[in-house]
Amino acid sequence: MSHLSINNLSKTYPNGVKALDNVSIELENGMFGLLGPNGAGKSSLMRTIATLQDADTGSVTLDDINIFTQPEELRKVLGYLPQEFGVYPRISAEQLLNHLAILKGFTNGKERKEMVKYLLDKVNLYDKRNKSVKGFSGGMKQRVGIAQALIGNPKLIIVDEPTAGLDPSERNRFYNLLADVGKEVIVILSTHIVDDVRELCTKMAIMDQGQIVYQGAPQESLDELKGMVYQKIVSRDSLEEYAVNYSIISNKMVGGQPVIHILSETDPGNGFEQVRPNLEDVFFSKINTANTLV
Ligand SMILES: Nc1ncnc2c1ncn2[C@@H]1O[C@H](COP(=O)(O)OP(=O)(O)OP(=O)(O)O)[C@@H](O)[C@H]1O
Repeated sequence: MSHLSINNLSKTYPNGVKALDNVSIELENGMFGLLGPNGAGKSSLMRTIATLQDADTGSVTLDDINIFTQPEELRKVLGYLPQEFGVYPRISAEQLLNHLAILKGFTNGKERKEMVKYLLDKVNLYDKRNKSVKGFSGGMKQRVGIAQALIGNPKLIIVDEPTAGLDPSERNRFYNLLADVGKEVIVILSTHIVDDVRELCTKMAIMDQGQIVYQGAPQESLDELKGMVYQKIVSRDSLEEYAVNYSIISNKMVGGQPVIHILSETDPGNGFEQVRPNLEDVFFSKINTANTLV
């Protein structure tokens, strides 16, 4: 069992944006979801843990590795699938993984070949191993991304917004792959897609404006909102009025009409019906969306 400890990380960019504001998280093996809206600071946090950028203050340890003073040690046990996996070359999946394995220090040709074969098989691309990665679908590219993140048996795997742009069946396939991987190592899944976390994660944190605004199990967060979420179909014209009078946590169009969810400790009446909270309710109730919902 590995243990990742993130302690009081802060980072302000030269332009004055405070991307990390005293972030602390404790993690063990399994899938951990880091949920937050665009610009919350997720990528900054992921890049910091991946030793690609510095923090101003704070520390991160993986077991006995201090990642700021021993970045090389961390990199040996890290698998990273960045938000932009970069340019996909016109070489085959097998050649690409082979090349990346060389860069990661696998100098023994026979061993490397076997590992690449194992990885291609694991992500279900063995049959396509000779095809150019450039021509792959989004889902297949992400599976190549996971294969490269698995090179060398990492203890910690970071995947940054991996399901953006995948169609539903590709996304499902990717979920299955990640769930399988996540059993034995620490996986941090950074995403703004609530479904990703609901489907995969036993623990999660919600990040907003550089801060961790919630940390715990998805189910616990749902229990906290029990009996407090009410729903109503409203007209588009009346949305602003509802925003003034109620604490709206989400506003979705269903069949062309706005369906709002509000947070209320007592029955608000006025045609609202109580609903079972979902993870989206949790997400929107924790983040600062006052101006974006209406
Ligand atoms: N190198 C940088 N220099 C200055 N500001 C930056 C830099 N990188 C990110 N930011 C800013 O820091 C904040 C956090 O960005 P970050 O990319 O970490 O968020 P995010 O949650 O990953 O969002 P997204 O999902 O859009 O990538 C944003 O306001 C962003 O504009």
